[in-house]
Amino acid sequence: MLSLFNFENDCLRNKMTSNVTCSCAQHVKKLNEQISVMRKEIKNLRQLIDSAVRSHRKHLDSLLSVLSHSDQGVRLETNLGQKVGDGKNLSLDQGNIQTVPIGYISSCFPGKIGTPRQPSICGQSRATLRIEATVFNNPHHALIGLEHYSHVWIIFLFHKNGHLSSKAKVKPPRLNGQKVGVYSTRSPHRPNALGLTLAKLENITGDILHLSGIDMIAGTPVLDIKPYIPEYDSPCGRTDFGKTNCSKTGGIPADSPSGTSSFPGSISPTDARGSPTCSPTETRGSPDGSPTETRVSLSASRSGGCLVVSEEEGDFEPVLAKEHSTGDLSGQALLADRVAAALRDVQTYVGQSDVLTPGAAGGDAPHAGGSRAEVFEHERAERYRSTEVCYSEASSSQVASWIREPPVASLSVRLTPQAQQDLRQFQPPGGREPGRPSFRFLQGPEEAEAAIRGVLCADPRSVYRRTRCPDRLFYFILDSAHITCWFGGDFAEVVRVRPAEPEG
Ligand SMILES: C[S@@+](CC[C@H](N)C(=O)[O-])C[C@H]1O[C@@H](n2cnc3c(N)ncnc32)[C@H](O)[C@@H]1O
Repeated sequence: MLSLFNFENDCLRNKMTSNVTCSCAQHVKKLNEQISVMRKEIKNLRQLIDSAVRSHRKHLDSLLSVLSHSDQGVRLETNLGQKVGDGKNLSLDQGNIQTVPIGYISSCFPGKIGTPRQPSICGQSRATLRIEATVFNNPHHALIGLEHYSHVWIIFLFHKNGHLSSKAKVKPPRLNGQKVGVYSTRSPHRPNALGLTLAKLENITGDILHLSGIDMIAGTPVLDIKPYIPEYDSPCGRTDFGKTNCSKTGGIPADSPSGTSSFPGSISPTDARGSPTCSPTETRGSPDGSPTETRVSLSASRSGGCLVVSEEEGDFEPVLAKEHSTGDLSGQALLADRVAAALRDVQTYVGQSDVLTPGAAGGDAPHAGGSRAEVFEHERAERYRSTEVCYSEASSSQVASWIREPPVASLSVRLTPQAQQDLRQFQPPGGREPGRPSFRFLQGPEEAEAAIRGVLCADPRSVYRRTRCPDRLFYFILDSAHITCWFGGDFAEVVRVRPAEPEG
């Protein structure tokens, strides 16, 4: 059997060999011709691909990126300096989000060093933001109505980060070297490098927003502005709590992760008015810091299953004392609903009253021809007088305990007599005394001193500097002042303030 198989195999091999031998020379010639034609074609194709890749490199990159992220489906691309509309043919649902800065921050912080890590650290910091003329035909139209708000969210790009970060864990300076997940922090180093700052809206002039309490450096590209609305943005301002978590939790939920703190009555980052927390030196009250003139200021919200009704300022006696109840809520809830309904009626009545309509009461209403700033201030005063509804929500939000009790202590700040004298040399913006430096944003030496204290109190040093070279002098620029200071165990001392070199 095996020998028969071998015999057949040998025959077959002989036949093939003879065939190949007879046509071998022709085949080799033909194959060589074909190979050289194919080589030429490959060369041409390579050249074509090279030139296509060269001229369309950018598009190719973005396409490849979209393809490689097709499961996420979105590519956010911010083209600094690009005009709106350049990317209008790119559809959002194809994963192309072409963002264009709507403006760039001009700020009293020219660089990252010494810039507060959160806006609440330094209420005196100032910035302006002009809406780009390339974004809207009439940029100032986009700001109409915004004057009714005291605070705005600024969504911006950390454009000085260098590269996008893909690190899942970061080391917040306040945690003194410990690592946490990036999404439990406000670190600037995050995959999409988007920042979010709640700034105080001081004023609007034409297409310029005047802001304070900021933590953005000069030149920061801003992608969006939204009004801060406690009713939407703060759990303390939400009236749906009674229906959702209040009835369930009444305080710290049972499944509250360890390491979180929830302070009854402490509702940071907003104060009891539902406004953002002020800096340490800022007076709470009306937007200009003066005591609020509140005609009707009522708090009505459910908290922990009970209604909190309190009177801020005015003639009313508190209706119900704030209490934390986890017992039978039905009676309280009924009463709460009735009181809330009564309060709504009072507010409706007050809201409709002529007395509270600008201009109707005469007296302090601005003239029709009043300046925009006067109108702005008047409208704001009216708003605070008439429509402020204060919410108080115990235990309505939780934050990680290291935010309120960081392992890094805050520092006491002092200025040497020399530094104080240096600072007094500075004039407010537009100051004309020859030989004296002027601030560009800060309103004078007092405001500058408060800003310096705010920055240093929060220890602006990196963890490396704080732990490895604590004795080194620390420099930063605030507005047009160059500040030199040093740090002791629990204090920072400013030793010199001199005019900063003009930006070159
Ligand atoms: C910790 S981040 C917080 C920013 C914002 N409040 C947030 O929560 O998204 C603030 C720090 O970002 C840095 N920073 C501000 N503007 C920046 C920019 N345009 N590019 C890069 N870093 C910036 C400054 O050093 C500042 O201290």
